[in-house]
Amino acid sequence: METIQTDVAKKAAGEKAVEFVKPGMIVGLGTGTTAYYAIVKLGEMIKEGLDIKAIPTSAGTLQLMHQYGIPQTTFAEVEKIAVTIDGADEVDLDFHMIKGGGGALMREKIVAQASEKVVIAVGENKLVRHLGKFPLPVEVVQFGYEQTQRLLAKLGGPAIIRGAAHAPYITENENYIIDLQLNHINNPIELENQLKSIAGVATTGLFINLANVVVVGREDGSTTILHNMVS
Ligand SMILES: O=C[C@H](O)[C@H](O)[C@H](O)COP(=O)(O)O
Repeated sequence: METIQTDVAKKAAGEKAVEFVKPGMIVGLGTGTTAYYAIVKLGEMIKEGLDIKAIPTSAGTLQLMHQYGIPQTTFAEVEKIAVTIDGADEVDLDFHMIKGGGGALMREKIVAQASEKVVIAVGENKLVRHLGKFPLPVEVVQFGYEQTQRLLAKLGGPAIIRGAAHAPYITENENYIIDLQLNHINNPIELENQLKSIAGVATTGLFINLANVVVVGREDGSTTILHNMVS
């Protein structure tokens, strides 16, 4: 039976994840309803004297940083992020993930790739044996997106442009998103390589070998920390 994720599980995971943040760190801040709880908690810690700077993965997260008093830095000033805290839409047994349900996949991937440690906070319903039940977001450039959509549709499931057909959803990078309903991704690494070989694909919501730690929150407010031994 499918478990419905509530805010209790998200809050537990998000608040636990901030324990990986230490004084003086440069922190990457993800996007979404679980990352929100981490941001609020970091705001409290900053009020109590924690000294960090953060790089946001979306305009929404930047706005929350302003709201909760978290100082911002940028890639113009720093090359490495010590720890990034983010959510995910699905996490498999190898710690590969689907992200981008909220449309922030491009910036989240750039930030994750620049991070020494990526801590993913999720409710337990996000843990899956195989990725793909959650539609895989693929960010595509606007030029020729209809052709990119045709190529994506050949990968085994419906490829649906996000938003209305006559007014697609536009990402913060001025691209479109095509959601791929694959249901069961057998080989995420192979799929990522196939997707990246399509010229119109700007980035994909497949995050391969990027999560170092997964903090799982549960309905009773408890958490479990899983460490990726391969990364
Ligand atoms: O683009 C959005 C991000 O990848 C989110 O981290 C992901 O969709 C999970 O979001 P939430 O924590 O709201 O379920």
